[in-house]
Amino acid sequence: MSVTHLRESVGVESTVLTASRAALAGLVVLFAGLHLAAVEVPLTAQAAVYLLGMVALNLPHGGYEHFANLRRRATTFRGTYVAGYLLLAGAFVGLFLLAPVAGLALAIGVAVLKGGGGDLHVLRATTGTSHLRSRPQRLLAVAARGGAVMAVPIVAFPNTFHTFSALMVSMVDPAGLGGVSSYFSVTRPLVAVGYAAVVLAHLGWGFRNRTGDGAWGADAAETTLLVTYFAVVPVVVAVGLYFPLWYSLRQVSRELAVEEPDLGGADLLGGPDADAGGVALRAWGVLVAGAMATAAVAVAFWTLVPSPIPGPNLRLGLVAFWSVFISVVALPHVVVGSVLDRGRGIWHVP
Ligand SMILES: CC1=C(/C=C/C(C)=C/C=C/C(C)=C/C=C/C=C(C)/C=C/C=C(C)/C=C/C2=C(C)CCCC2(C)C)C(C)(C)CCC1
Repeated sequence: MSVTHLRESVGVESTVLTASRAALAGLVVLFAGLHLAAVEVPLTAQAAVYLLGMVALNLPHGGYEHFANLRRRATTFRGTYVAGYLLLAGAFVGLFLLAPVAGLALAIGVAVLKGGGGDLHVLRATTGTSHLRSRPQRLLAVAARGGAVMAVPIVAFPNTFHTFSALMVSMVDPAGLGGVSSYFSVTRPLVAVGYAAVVLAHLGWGFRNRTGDGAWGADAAETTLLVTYFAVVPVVVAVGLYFPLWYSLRQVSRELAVEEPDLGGADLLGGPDADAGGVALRAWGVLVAGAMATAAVAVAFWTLVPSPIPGPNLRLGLVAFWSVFISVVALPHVVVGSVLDRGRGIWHVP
């Protein structure tokens, strides 16, 4: 895979990449230190960090990704995109209401796909993917990098994972997870062995195909950092800060690294001839429209779910609500915004 239209300036995006790596490494050091000092961070404090990271920091970037994708697209394309988005989000909500355990499994899968799929495109645009030569190898990379987000915490923090999974399912069926929780003693070692095999296969296959341009080394170092991060940092904090500090920052880096394709549609911000005031007003309008659409989906979801804030603790309940809601809007984010959108896509790399 080669990137043909890289922008000439490569300074800023590598600084952003470095910032994302430093952020995760810093958190590993901090939480390893706390662990050694036998300091435990209460779950309610972890929940506050999660909500800050996912709502205040990550959500605006999620909205921005769609804006950047749709900014210069034809009007009919924009309409089809939003309709497809709402249809898929609606289907996810339907599944969650009818079969909450399957809905939880899908939410976990979406987090893996978003993290892994997003990361693969960042690699293509920045440090390179010369060592990933076939589709199965790239899929393995998605599973290794995205799998760290969920598979490692299942093994490292089983009780917290179980608690929040039960809370999420209980938004629809309070006893829902009970039917499958007896299998956890079997699934946990299976996940551990399966994920370890995926990581080793990804690193080993990439090593065999390495070309000496540093792409494999960067990939291997980052994959190791991700696995360490999710093994050391408590899962609620880890997931809550991974999306803004790793996923979002690295997508910024990808975007800085690639040229914007000319898609022939009218620029939502008015194009190069628009004056600064006009651009600011249009940006404000787009922001308000996106925020209203997102809020409408959140309110609809809240109304449809029997118990949107499950359990006695507000913060933990909000974490459960937000995790399912954000997975609902992230499914079309991944499927409509990238897999189906061959023209540009939210993870565009030429
Ligand atoms: C709506 C709409 C819109 C918007 C969109 C957006 C704004 C997006 C965003 C997006 C995003 C921003 C995404 C994100 C994602 C994330 C995720 C997907 C995550 C997940 C997570 C999870 C699932 C977790 C969980 C858990 C468990 C399981 C256990 C432990 C604990 C915890 C919690 C960690 C538009 C305008 C287009 C239009 C149409 C409609």
